[in-house]
Amino acid sequence: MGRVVSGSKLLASQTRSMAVLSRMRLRWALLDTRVMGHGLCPQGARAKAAIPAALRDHESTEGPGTGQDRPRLRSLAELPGPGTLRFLFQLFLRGYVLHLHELQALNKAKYGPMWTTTFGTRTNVNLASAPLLEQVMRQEGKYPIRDSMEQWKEHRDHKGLSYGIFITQGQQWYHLRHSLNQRMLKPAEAALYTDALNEVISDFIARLDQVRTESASGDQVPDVAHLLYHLALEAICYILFEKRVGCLEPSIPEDTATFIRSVGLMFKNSVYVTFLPKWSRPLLPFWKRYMNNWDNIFSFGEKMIHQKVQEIEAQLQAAGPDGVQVSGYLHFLLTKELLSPQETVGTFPELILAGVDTTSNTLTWALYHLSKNPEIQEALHKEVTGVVPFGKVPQNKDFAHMPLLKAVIKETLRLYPVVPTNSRIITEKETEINGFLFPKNTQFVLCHYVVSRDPSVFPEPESFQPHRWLRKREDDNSGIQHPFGSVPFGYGVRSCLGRRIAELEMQLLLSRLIQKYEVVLSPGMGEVKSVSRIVLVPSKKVSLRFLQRQ
Ligand code: HEM
Repeated sequence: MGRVVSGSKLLASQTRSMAVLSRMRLRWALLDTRVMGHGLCPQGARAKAAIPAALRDHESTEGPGTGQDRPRLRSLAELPGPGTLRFLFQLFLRGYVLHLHELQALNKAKYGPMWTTTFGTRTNVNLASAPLLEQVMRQEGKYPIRDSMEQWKEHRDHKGLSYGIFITQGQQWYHLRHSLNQRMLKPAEAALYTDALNEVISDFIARLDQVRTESASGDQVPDVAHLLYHLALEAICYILFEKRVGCLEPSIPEDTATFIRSVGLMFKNSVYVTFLPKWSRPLLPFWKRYMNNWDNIFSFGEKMIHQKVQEIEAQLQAAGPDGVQVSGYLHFLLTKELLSPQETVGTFPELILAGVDTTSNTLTWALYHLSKNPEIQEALHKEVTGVVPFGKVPQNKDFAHMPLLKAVIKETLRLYPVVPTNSRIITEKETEINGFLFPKNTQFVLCHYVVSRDPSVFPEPESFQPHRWLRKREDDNSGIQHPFGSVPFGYGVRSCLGRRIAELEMQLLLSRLIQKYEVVLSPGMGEVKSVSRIVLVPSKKVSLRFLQRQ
């Protein structure tokens, strides 16, 4: 690995297969056409209806003014915030470069919920309250822009790769997203991957048992996040490519191991390449490492796509059009010609990437907090085994009867939004927020970490309280928070594509583990803090004991 393989042979082969397949009637073994859907998720409409009256009042105090005697709108220049030098000092000398989420809290305490940060020629507007997030998100247009993601683009430009879903913008993004939404976005579509996920989870539990038995105490897993990372990679590859990649084998295949290492290193180095000036690239090791690790990530993706194309061709040759069994996501997109070969190569490595750190870290935090809160874990065990007794494998329909399980996941994501800082750039028009008028192309930084720990929305925000998400009775609104208080999957048409898959995977895994084990902290574990490595990760290895219940 190390160099992205030439895509021309692969692309030619894919184009050939797609042309043949487009003329065929195909059997969709796994995915039922009844659940196929189009369009983008209109979450906003639902969210608005859920705002409790009290919060609507609060919202209007921070909302744009109306009426004739409306006060003068203020400008960007009137917002407070640290200048470039102070920001650099905070990042590099005070060490916040790996703790940007904590810097949000510090700046909010100093400047209030809206402040600027200046970096070179660019001034960003930071928003750190739920009503402010709501105002900006509700003004976004048809093609929301998250961030220019310059360093990701530089890699793709350098290697002649097309932009994937994360970095395309405008109509090109819309086309990609419209295609990718199919067989992914809706809960009913995600549910079709239940069997595939359960198969991977069974292997994960076997692997976990192996790791436990090899430990000195016979029940300890010294690095839970690492093991869950392997689960998440195996699961997303199986869903995307219908291919097992050996992550849960005792000895992981070399290319899979390289991919795993490369994702970690790419993220780690990307923090530095984002903030260090371009002239430092030949002098410092970060840029080279960053680029090489991206190459490895793409090599892995290209290899998987190539194998899928070969598989389709072999089926065609052996049994003709009726012999092709189409079931998975990539298979569907290729045979329906929803994506061009170049788009597939540009997008799929990003999809694998999106599906790994996210779910694995969330699951790690959930298990860590369940271990620290045995009474919550016991209640969850009771809930899970009340619906799915030991020995039975949970199915998607079971989760309708597991409100606490869902609340545990929500509360985990509130405390640790995997993407602690997101952004939006509104290009179409000026944006009015809280009495300020911002010019087109202003970058708004959405400070999710500090917003979802706001005590005015979540009392005792630092403590793990899944019950805050539960309603005690039908007419009880206490489990409903401000709709933008915790939005870990983002918002609107550009929100997380894999949300339903992620939720299903986390529900299936947590319910299986809690059904079978009592999870406790390993001796000397102590407090685990979070580090912002673009995604939010534990600052140290999380070691837990899995005590078999039956
Ligand atoms: C706990 C799990 C996950 C969390 C918390 C999460 C969170 C997010 C967030 C915050 C965004 C940005 C949304 C916005 O800008 O409004 C995002 C985007 C995205 N996520 Fe996830 N994600 C998770 C799992 C997954 C999985 C399993 C996939 C697998 C396919 C995935 C695929 C994507 C993609 C493709 C985008 C970009 C969408 C676009 O730009 O149109 N995510 N995710």
